[in-house]
Amino acid sequence: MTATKGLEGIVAAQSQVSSIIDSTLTYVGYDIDELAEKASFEEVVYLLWHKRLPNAEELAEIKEQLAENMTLPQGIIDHFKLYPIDQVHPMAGLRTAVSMLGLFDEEAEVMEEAANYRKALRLQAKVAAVVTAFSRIRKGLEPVAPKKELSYAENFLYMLDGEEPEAIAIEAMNKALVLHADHELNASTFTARVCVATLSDIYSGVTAAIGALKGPLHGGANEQVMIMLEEIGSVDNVEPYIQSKIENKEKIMGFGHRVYRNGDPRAKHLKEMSRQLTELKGMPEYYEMSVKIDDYFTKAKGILPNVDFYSATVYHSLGIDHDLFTPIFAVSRMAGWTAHILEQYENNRLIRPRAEYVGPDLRKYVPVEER
Ligand SMILES: CC(=O)SCCNC(=O)CCNC(=O)[C@H](O)C(C)(C)COP(=O)(O)OP(=O)(O)OC[C@H]1O[C@@H](n2cnc3c(N)ncnc32)[C@H](O)[C@@H]1OP(=O)(O)O
Ligand SMILES: O=C([O-])CC(=O)C(=O)O
Repeated sequence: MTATKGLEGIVAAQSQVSSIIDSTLTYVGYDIDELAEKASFEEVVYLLWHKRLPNAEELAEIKEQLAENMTLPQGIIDHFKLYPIDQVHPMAGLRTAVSMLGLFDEEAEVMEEAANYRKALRLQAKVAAVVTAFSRIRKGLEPVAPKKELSYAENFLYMLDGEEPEAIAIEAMNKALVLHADHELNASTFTARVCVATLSDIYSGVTAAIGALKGPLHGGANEQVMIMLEEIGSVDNVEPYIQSKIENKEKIMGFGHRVYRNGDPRAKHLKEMSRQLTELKGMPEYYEMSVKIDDYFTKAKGILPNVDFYSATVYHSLGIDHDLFTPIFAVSRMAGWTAHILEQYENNRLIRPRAEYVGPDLRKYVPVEER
């Protein structure tokens, strides 16, 4: 038995949710390039769960159900006041709050298919409420209730700021949500599937997934990109900064990918949004710095930007706190996690690989007084 480090190249499950073939990403057969331009996030959520696009009636229904369920039990709001919320990373807050949601859900332990769909819907709705309530409470503000008539992206921004967002912000948020919704067997989705393959519940699966997404080698990279841009500070400083990182063999966050070696198809959409939004918001230097990093690092190392690189400046130009970037990724990826969890339940088998043992040879136990 020989281990493959990081399970590279191992095909660990069959899935109908999304595919990456020759650097083309599809959700249930639809090219991400087309979905990014044309689809609403709600359509994508429906698509990932039901493996087909909704008709007009079904779309109206899922929109309404999501907006209606974007409320939190008072116990979740109260628990945010139990710890020093302004010192806690919002991904840690999200991980705990999403786990707590299960404690308030009467169907949490009901394993029937219909109940699992209902829970997926509640999770998708409430994750937006958790992230926005966390953000407001740590600023000393009250959470804002969603509006039934708003779309998912609109409600997210509305619950975050307390003001109805402008059209360009809604468009950008919708596109970002569509682009991040699923990505085959990425680390957090795999984590979710491993968890529920023991026939554990959906809340356990998504809580485990949030923990995996939090790390800077995965979803946490988008926040790190912004930290890097702030450190660099000016277009003139890009080359010396990146060069010194290369010389010190340090990673450039937002670059590289386990599966895409010729570029992440989502990056171009985020790059264009970053260009438009930074210009509109009077901060074009963030886009210029990003492009210079991209050009310099790509030329030096041949490693291309991933989804996290340009998403950072998109969210920054929308005025979003930097440590909320990864929680927003989780808001979108909830759709993919729940779709994969539902798929795992449908055709389940325990996921239990083997380890290649590289420890000491067989030896005898020595009593403590003789050691
Ligand atoms: C949503 C997402 O999860 S997208 C990924 C988000 N993560 C990041 O942006 C963090 C930065 N990137 C990385 O750490 C990696 O590219 C990963 C984790 C995404 C992929 O990792 P792996 O598939 O294991 O690639 P691996 O780390 O083996 O990289 C291969 C080589 O490229 C180098 N490399 C890969 N990414 C980077 C990077 N961002 N900066 C510098 N060097 C890099 C590695 O150091 C390695 O070099 P070596 O062969 O000289 O040792
Ligand atoms: O697929 C991966 O390894 C990481 C990624 O891009 C994602 O989760 O969107």
